[in-house]
Amino acid sequence: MANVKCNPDLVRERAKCSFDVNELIHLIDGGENATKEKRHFEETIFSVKELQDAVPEEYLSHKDRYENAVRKATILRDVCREYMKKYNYKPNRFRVGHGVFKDVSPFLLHDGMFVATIIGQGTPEQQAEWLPKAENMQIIGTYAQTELGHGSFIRGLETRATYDPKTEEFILNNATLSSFKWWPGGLGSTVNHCIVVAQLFINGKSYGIQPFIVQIRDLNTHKPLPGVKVGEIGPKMGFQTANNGFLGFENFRIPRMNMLMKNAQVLKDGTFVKGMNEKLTYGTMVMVRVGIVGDCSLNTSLAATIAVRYSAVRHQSKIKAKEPEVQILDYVTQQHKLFIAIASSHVFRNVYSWLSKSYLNVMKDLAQGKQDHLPELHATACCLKAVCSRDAGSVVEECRLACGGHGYMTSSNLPLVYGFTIATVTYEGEQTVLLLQTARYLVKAWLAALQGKVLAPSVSYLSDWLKNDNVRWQNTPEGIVKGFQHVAAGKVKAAYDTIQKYIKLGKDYEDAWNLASVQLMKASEAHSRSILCEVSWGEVIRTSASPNLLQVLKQLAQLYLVYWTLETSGDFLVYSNISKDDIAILREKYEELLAAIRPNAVGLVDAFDLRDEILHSTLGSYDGRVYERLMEEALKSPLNQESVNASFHKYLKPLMEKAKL
Ligand SMILES: CCCCCCCCCCCCCCCCCCCCCCCCCC(=O)SCCNC(=O)CCNC(=O)[C@H](O)C(C)(C)COP(=O)(O)OP(=O)(O)OC[C@H]1O[C@@H](n2cnc3c(N)ncnc32)[C@H](O)[C@@H]1OP(=O)(O)O
Ligand SMILES: Cc1cc2nc3c(=O)[nH]c(=O)nc-3n(C[C@H](O)[C@H](O)[C@H](O)COP(=O)(O)OP(=O)(O)OC[C@H]3O[C@@H](n4cnc5c(N)ncnc54)[C@H](O)[C@@H]3O)c2cc1C
Repeated sequence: MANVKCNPDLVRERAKCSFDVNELIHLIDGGENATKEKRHFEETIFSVKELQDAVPEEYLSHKDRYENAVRKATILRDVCREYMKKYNYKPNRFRVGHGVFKDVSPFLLHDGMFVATIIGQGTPEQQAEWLPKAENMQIIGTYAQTELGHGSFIRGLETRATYDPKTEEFILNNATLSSFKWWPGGLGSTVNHCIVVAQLFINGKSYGIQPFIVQIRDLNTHKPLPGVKVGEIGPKMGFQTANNGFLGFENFRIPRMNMLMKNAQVLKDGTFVKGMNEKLTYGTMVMVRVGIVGDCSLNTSLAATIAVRYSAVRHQSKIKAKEPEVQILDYVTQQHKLFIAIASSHVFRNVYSWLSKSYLNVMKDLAQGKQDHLPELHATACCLKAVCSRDAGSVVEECRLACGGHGYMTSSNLPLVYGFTIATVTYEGEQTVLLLQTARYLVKAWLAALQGKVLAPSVSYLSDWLKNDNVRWQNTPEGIVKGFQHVAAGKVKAAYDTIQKYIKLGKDYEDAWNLASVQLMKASEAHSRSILCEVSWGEVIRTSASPNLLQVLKQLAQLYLVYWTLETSGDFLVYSNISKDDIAILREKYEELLAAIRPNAVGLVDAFDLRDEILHSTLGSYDGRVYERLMEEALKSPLNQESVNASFHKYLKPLMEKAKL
């Protein structure tokens, strides 16, 4: 990239960077070698001509766009397979996927959830049967859980799997319209298999929801098998190429061994054997929620790169009347909009890495029959997924708005990035629903704290606060982290007290919970923010890097802490010992941090190392040829391929002529 002829503003910006951009790239990637491998892989992918679109996708019809995405997904799969063989390297397909598809691969659910569920929910025999076929793409699958009538409340799913001991089969049925599966990615026209989550019935008795692996289309003709009704759900706000679909069964039989039985089992005679914990059936969702935190980091870095590079190139208005028009990046309000995006991407990455480690530790424990840390993992993954996805959505939209009119152009890619980022707020557990799951855990933890019990590490601050809620405020990063914990503890206490108040007024627990649920949701958000602040600050101070880089990373981490303290200063005034003067000091600190980060802004987004092919943006390319690219892309419009469009003779001219009469 270094040899590209660049916009002079970007050249100047790069020259003033105070740290070594390559050092940060290596740090993000996990080492110099990892960067080399990543770049070699990406170079290979993006030099495949067939993966490059001649016509921008947006001009294709819904059908053509889907077919093009499938074409590219198969080529990508082949290239990756060869690459893995040749270099013995497992590439990150998600990152290049943004470049290849712009939007989402129709195989996303195959990779992200179908294979993962076979691993997480299948017995060793079932894995031996299905996994090689799924990994080689001999079969293509998705994860079919959500129905027209139920997505959040999965105990309410209606698809039935009734066991028939005579034939040792399950009979799948969707008797009502609301029971039809609705949403699964790839289901529309791509997959031939799916994991179907259905209510298990044996001898008329319900045994709750279980996962089944089901072939739905013929492997040769791709026709739906008899008893299967399947199709696509139509255009959406984003995710256009994900090929989301619907599915229903009528007396469709599958063998007993197609129920994934790592946890619960159904024996030949119809005996139901309970698993260690029925919630382990929800395991794939926990894994994907952890992954979404990492995905939020990537999505935020895409938007930040586009908006920061554009803001360095764009000149508009003046700060001083007699001086030239300034780069819009020099407006402090613009820095306020954009630097939090850079900081958030780093925070999400650090927290993702921390959460992944917790996830892997809990998986190891579960393999040995220990489940003590499962509730904490579930609670933490729920609230972090909810808050990070919401933040990422807001940050991406703020970046788009920060690009003014050009940010509204599809060719900026910001509308598309927003489309797939904002979907993460809803899928894999709607945000409020997940925050309330964490609130259940917080209320229990609070009760345990009141009883003097030892709490799990992520909530131990509740006991500390109970012992001493009068800690003096300190305007240091550690002091701010403590402040966030005080806010969270204060909100948990207030929500808990509200539930107790309603119970005293004669409400039962569930109604009291619903009445207090806005407070519970806010307590859960505050808990997440305290984790995001504590973990990200902790990770940064443990980072080993050159002094120059470390200084910049600390500035970003502090910016995140101060930004969110100021955004929630009302909460701090209510629940901590912060004073008005402390807030004024923080405002000053915030302005200092924006000024300190300003010279490094372009270097920081360069360090996300996102190739132009991944950014897909007229505004965000490395060379900053913004206006040239906007015009080049505009000229690709089919309407510009003819000097007069047929509609003139057909409609406009007659209209004008009628007006003359
Ligand atoms: C450059 C820089 C870059 C940097 C880069 C950095 C790194 C970058 C890395 C990049 C990484 C990229 C990676 C890519 C990632 C994405 C890939 C995949 C693609 C994904 C596409 C996905 C598409 C979307 C797919 C989908 O959308 S698929 C459908 C998803 N659907 C849902 O998510 C339904 C939500 N609903 C429920 O999950 C339940 O309904 C419900 C609410 C829990 C209630 O469940 P219920 O059974 O009613 O339980 P309760 O009664 O409420 O609770 C009863 C008791 O059980 C407890 N408990 C409930 N659960 C659980 C649980 N799990 N585990 C344990 N316990 C649980 C609860 O704590 C309570 O305990 P107690 O309090 O009693 O002690
Ligand atoms: C792009 C996309 C891709 C998807 N892909 C898949 C897929 O591959 N496979 C799959 O199975 N599913 C998929 N889904 C479905 C997704 O998982 C669900 O849409 C999601 O879990 C939310 O459920 P819902 O649609 O039922 O929302 P609802 O639960 O109906 O939410 C509507 C409102 O009700 C509120 N609400 C619901 N319950 C409660 C409660 N207990 N307390 C308080 N408020 C509540 C919510 O907060 C929300 O405000 C996808 C969805 C999207 C958008």
